[in-house]
Amino acid sequence: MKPVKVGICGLGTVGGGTFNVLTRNAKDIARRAGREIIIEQVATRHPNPNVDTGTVAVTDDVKNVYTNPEIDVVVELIGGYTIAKDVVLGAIENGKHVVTANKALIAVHGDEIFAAAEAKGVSVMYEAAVAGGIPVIKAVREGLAANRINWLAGIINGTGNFILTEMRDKGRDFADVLAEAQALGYAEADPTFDVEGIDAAHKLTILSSIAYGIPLQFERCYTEGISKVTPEDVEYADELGYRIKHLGVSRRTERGIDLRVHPTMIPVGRPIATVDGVLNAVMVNGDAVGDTLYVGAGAGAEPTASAVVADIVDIARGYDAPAHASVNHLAFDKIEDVQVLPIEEIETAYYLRLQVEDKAGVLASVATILSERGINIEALIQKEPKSEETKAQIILLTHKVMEKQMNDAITAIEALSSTVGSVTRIRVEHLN
Ligand SMILES: NC(=O)C1=CN([C@@H]2O[C@H](COP(=O)(O)OP(=O)(O)OC[C@H]3O[C@@H](n4cnc5c(N)ncnc54)[C@H](O)[C@@H]3O)[C@@H](O)[C@H]2O)C=CC1
Ligand SMILES: N[C@@H](CC=O)C(=O)O
Ligand code: NA
Repeated sequence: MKPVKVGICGLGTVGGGTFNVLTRNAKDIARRAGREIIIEQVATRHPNPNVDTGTVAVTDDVKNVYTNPEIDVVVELIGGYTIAKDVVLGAIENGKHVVTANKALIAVHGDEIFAAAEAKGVSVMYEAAVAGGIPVIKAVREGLAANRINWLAGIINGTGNFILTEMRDKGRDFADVLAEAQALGYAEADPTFDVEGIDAAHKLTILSSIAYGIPLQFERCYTEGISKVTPEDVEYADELGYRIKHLGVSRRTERGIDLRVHPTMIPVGRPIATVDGVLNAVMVNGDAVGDTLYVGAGAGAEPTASAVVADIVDIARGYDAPAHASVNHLAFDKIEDVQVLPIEEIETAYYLRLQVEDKAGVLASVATILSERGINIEALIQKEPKSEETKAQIILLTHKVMEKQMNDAITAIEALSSTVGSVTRIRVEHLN
């Protein structure tokens, strides 16, 4: 059978990994694809010391790749919204299939890209864009195709999980662990995308679109980062039997879709709570299958390349099939425009930590504020001041309540003369 020829744009962490995996495992890959996959050309701005490109043609102009008549599949591994978008749309325009790991591009410009691909009868595949090497796009779109998805929740940023794990286990400093994640190639070009939850929000947007059959709505995803998580909260979470994870959560409710990324306390008994380091984990609950869990490396050269190459293999396997036979993003005419709930309308449990003057009646005032708003307390710890300079602390876990009621309660607690500073709030998910 005729080989499939690939052009790789970007030879950094993921591009380099993809080149090496395609080369090293060429025989196994050809057996699975039913034909040989040949790297025809590479475009890069910087050479990669971990890659020997041998006799493969290398250019610094991506246009040479996406207009190359020899190339069947263009693999976009540059990142960002500008050159990457030119590459993807240029490839589609030239009748080529596309594989990309670029979640930012898909989450923000996916609708335009998928429409262009559909018009041209080509595929756009992006397994590497969500949870790196874990085949979670395939699991949700194909493996769980029979189900009405009720909810999904995931640790979907490797850099963030690496930082939280190292802070908790080794007491390391946030900035120091972030620098290591960057050196290991896990972080985005702009690492605020990782620590402020933007990257996770891109991924949650994509996964939720497939899970619920809704448009890509990145701008409606509530996003909160991990940069304000303190070692104190990590310690109290442990004491209460929880772990703090940077979680993407989406849920189908009668009022709309709940779509959010934020630091989250999860009971240690839930398997996702102990998924550490650069690993990602995604739980998906479907009405027929119940709970399912997918775990694996969420970032890094070869784990991500594993997903990129799997997409190339899928394209190669179906290469002679008609375009409609390939599994693309969603059938456009079947997309439902269900509303995404504003954060004030979501329901969840909460962890609250407040610093108070160490005097009689403080606890009672806080309890009254909560009970007047129908908020039930599930657990409570009171910590005496550690020294004369520090304050007493009250740590609370509540039952589920609507966020706007909790906002109102926090405002009232902060207005008490006994409360010092602002209240720390972390949402709690039991994942059931
Ligand atoms: N690093 C990771 O673990 C993961 C990254 N991704 C995504 O994969 C994509 C690539 O990320 P990395 O490999 O980490 O980035 P990187 O910064 O390591 O590599 C980018 C590559 O693009 C090349 N490049 C930049 N501008 C260019 C231009 N104008 N023309 C030709 N080449 C150009 C650079 O020379 C470099 O080879 C991004 O979309 C990222 O979000 C997805 C999953 C995991
Ligand atoms: N920066 C991302 C890379 C993979 O998507 C992460 O850390 O998860
Ligand atoms: Na994936």
